[in-house]
Amino acid sequence: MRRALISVSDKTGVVDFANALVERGVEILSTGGTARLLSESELPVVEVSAYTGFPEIMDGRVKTLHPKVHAALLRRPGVDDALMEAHEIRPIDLLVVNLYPFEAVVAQTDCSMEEALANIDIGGVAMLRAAAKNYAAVAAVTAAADYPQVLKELDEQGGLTQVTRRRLAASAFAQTAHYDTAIAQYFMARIADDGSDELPQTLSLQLNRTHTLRYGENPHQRAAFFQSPGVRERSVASAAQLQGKRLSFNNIVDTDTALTCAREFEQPACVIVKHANPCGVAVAGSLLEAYGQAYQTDPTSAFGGIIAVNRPLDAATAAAIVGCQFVEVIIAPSVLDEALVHTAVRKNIRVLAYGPWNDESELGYDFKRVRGGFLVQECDSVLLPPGDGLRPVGRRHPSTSELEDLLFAWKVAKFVKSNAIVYARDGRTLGIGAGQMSRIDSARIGARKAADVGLGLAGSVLASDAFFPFRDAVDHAATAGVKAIIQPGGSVRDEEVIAAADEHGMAMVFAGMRHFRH
Ligand SMILES: NC(=O)c1ncn([C@@H]2O[C@H](COP(=O)(O)O)[C@@H](O)[C@H]2O)c1NC=O
Repeated sequence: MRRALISVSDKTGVVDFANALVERGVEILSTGGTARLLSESELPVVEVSAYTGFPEIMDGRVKTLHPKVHAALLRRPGVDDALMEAHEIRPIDLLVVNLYPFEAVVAQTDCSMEEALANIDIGGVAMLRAAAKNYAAVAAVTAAADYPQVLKELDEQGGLTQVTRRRLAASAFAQTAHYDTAIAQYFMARIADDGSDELPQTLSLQLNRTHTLRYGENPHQRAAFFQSPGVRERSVASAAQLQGKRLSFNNIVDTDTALTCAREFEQPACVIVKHANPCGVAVAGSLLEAYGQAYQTDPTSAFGGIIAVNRPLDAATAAAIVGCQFVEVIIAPSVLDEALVHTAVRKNIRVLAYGPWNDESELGYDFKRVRGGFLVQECDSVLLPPGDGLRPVGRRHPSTSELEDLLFAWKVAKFVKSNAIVYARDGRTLGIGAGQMSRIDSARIGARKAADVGLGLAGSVLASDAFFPFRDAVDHAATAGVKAIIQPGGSVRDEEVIAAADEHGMAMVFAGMRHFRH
């Protein structure tokens, strides 16, 4: 091994490694910052610009992008020797590169597009690809963890084995692929934000396995949590776990639903989720009150549930939760120390703090796997169509308090699996019918659940995630005491359905959009 080109952004361990190479008679070529560091450590270094005869320009945008570098990496021994000689190209046998930290930079909340662009490495990626393509002649090292192995093989065999070179090449290509995918994903998220009409022609997803889970939905399914790098949005993935067992697959799914639903409300809110459906939701003057009312909707289902709140978890609320029910997860923007005293009594409860909310959104797509591919859609991130708001369609218009309850119920219905029917009054759910194959069944189940816990439906409102195909659910709701209904509208039987509401003296509003959740 005669010559190494070292150009690293993360300079951990590079001085010792370069020193060891020099001791073994290797000449070092290096770029600006790396060369400076090595020189300061009194190592002999040839600056790449001295070798190419071309200065580093444009604040480092162009430093190694030169034929004398790339030909040195791409040379074919025995084929290009004369040409190398003619152009004074000196062979490079070892390339040591790690790239500008694009992912870490864009993960910062205040990262501008300008900063993101400045951190897209071009020269390093080009060199890695060249060296990895020419792995038989050039070893491409991208990780400090590989430095010892390189030195060991140099000592024991005078060079790197083909097996090691191939492994290093595979790793270099994996890194450049990962790097470019992260960049593509960053741009894709911005295209989605720009409201482009079409989804992209290709979608490259870069996901990193961050947690191996004990199992998936069931114990016989292996599973892991793969997270999108560089994501700034607050989520169960970014939340800090303050106590309790590790989150399970189902915990993560349910916590995501609970947290996203809780974030819909301005007032202090509590959402209890069980098996992917809210089973109790309330807003109130305090979290304690909101929790109490959410819990009362369906104490049976709340057992073993996931609780999300949108205010710092205080001691009184924590004590109430721990005293009332078995809970798997509690997630809050933050958790007061006094609250942790109460949750600590049940060591297994997973307590998470998601931090100050931000409106950053990840790649705004939702994925569902089917055999043969993925269905991709935009996330259902709106509540009502822009502008036109709720449209009263019956003879009676809702009162102000009914309107408030209708909006509350509508927000909840968005998170209930279809067919979703939500009964609510005074900022709290009274009964929720979820996931039935017919809307009337969901309406019956929601009403029955309210009755089971003694919550009367007189004067309540009802939200339906999609239109009523028949008037039956409206008739059923009227019998139960419902006074106002919110639904998207759009059924061929809308007239019949509106007439039913009018007959019962109910107010009915059309939301103008539906919120199926499958
Ligand atoms: N522009 C170039 O020609 C170029 N060549 C190498 N780099 C990168 O520059 C970094 C090292 O820079 P320095 O040695 O100046 O600290 C490495 O991450 C390397 O991948 C470049 N920077 C960006 O593309």
